[in-house]
Amino acid sequence: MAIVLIGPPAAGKSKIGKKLAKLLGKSFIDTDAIIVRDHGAITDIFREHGEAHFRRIERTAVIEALSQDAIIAFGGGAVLDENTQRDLEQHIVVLLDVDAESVEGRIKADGKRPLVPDIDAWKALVAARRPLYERLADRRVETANRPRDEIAQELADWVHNGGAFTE
Ligand SMILES: Nc1ncnc2c1ncn2[C@@H]1O[C@H](COP(=O)(O)OP(=O)(O)OP(=O)(O)O)[C@@H](O)[C@H]1O
Ligand SMILES: O=C(O)C1=C[C@@H](O)[C@@H](O)[C@H](O)C1
Ligand SMILES: [Mg+2]
Repeated sequence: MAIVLIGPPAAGKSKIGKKLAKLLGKSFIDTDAIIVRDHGAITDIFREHGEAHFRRIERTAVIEALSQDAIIAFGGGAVLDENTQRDLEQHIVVLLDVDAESVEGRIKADGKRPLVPDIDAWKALVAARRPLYERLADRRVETANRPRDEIAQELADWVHNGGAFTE
């Protein structure tokens, strides 16, 4: 069973996932990184082939990731695929959440997400996805104004104490 981190763009899935994997002694997989490895930069894929194509290759990356006993950071929109939604029933799913005010600086800082050029785009996208994120998650963790090490440690304790397997 994998532990899968889902949630809004820039919530911290990749950074916290890496820390959590280290704490649990598991490998870390990022579906965005698989896509970049196999197809090049995400912005280029969106620009040259469009979102539908991106979602198809993202689904392939998700299948590869979920076949491993690992900590997996999903891309923000990976959960949109209905087959992926069904697959997640077999895994531990953690929603890393963040509010618009707290995420604004993070969005501005890197500017590498084609679907979220600014905070208004982020708000609209996350509002549309929020019910889905919440439905799929076994646990929700607020990441705003909290050190990433602390969040990773809290999740590692939850897994060690068996909470991940009973909720
Ligand atoms: N708890 C936090 N406090 C402050 N900054 C954070 C926190 N979590 C993440 N960040 C910063 O926000 C940015 C996005 O983090 P990260 O890449 O881990 O997000 P993500 O959820 O993987 O995003 P994406 O959906 O685009 O893959 C990074 O610059 C990171 O340093
Ligand atoms: O939220 C989204 O739809 C995305 C988030 C990123 O992780 C990347 O997967 C890509 O930029 C799309
Ligand atoms: Mg990420």
